[in-house]
Amino acid sequence: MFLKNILLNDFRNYDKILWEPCNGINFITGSNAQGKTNLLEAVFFSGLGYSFRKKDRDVIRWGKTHSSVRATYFLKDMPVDIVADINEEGKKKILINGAEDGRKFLPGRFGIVLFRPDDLETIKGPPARRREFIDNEIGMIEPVYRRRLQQYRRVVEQRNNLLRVGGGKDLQSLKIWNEQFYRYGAEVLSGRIKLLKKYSPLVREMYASIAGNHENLEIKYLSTVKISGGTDTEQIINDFIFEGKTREKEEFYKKQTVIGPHRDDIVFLINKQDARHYGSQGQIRSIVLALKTAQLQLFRLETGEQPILLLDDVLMELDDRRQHYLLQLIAGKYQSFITSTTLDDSIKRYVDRVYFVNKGTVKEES
Ligand SMILES: Nc1ncnc2c1ncn2[C@@H]1O[C@H](COP(=O)(O)OP(=O)(O)OP(=O)(O)O)[C@@H](O)[C@H]1O
Repeated sequence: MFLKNILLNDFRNYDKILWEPCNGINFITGSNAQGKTNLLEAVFFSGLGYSFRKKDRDVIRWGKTHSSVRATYFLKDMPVDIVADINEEGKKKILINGAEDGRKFLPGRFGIVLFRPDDLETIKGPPARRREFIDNEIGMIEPVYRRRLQQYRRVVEQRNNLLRVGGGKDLQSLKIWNEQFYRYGAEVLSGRIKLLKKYSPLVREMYASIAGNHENLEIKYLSTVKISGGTDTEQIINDFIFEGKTREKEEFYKKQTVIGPHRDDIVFLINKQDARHYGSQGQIRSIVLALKTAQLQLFRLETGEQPILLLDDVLMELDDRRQHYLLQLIAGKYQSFITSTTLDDSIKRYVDRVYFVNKGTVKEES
């Protein structure tokens, strides 16, 4: 997949611009606060239908009532035209080849990998960050998984309401919700374990080539449900029910759902030590770099399409060796968009096109 062109209309600090990036490494440079990240955000928005910043409707140019992005992607050499429009109420309209369609059919489902400075938090931050990573960033290629996750979240919300209000006294209603809770929960759990099974070996391999073979990275899924084996959903449902029964009193006391994938975590172990607590800054950067490069590979293997890479302000944060590792890996393979205030000569040789961003305008280096 690659992005052929993109038209921004009242998007952040852009009035109206048409941009045709190349199908290679696009380097976007300029001073601070000129619109480099905004441009990446527009690419992300066209590919996935939402922003990677806080509120979607914040993308609307100040003083305007709506914002739109039109883009043409090529998927297996076939053009796909996208229109993603949002108004001040936050209402979105997505057109794919002229027909109104849902977000889930946007080209981003074939993989848009975003790497930002705060991705270090995936390792160091709270468990919710790691769950978000697996659900949103890896799970984006599995529509069924995403659907189950949404259903599961709705059930947990209902269940929590019942526990909060009635302290679990309304056993009849709880029983009805439990049926869906165990099924969707088991499907999400099984989905996550399957995703990690495919993804972890790629991450380990990437990490070894960044950090060296003397450092062994392991990814472990820590579930609040004791799983007796495998990814078989029916078996996980039984495990779930068993665990649910033993923790029933605790749930009534705490007035919330205490087990399930919404409470699980993932740990990264380097030579058996938890990187979150014992990893150096450099090791944590290497894990994140391994996560991102493995994501590119996973998407390519799973979807048969080349994913797109967005690197926002991170390249210069990496040391020389990691910079070159990454650039060598993506050069000639993945359409990439890299933002930075500076462009060193050592990096320039990998770059296919350089763009200067200045006050909401984009100009190609002549
Ligand atoms: N909704 C909006 N409407 C108009 N301008 C906006 C809007 N949101 C942000 N901006 C402006 O966009 C600019 C920031 O753009 P962006 O985040 O892309 O900067 P950048 O070039 O990536 O900078 P840095 O190098 O500091 O990361 C700021 O000048 C900000 O005031």
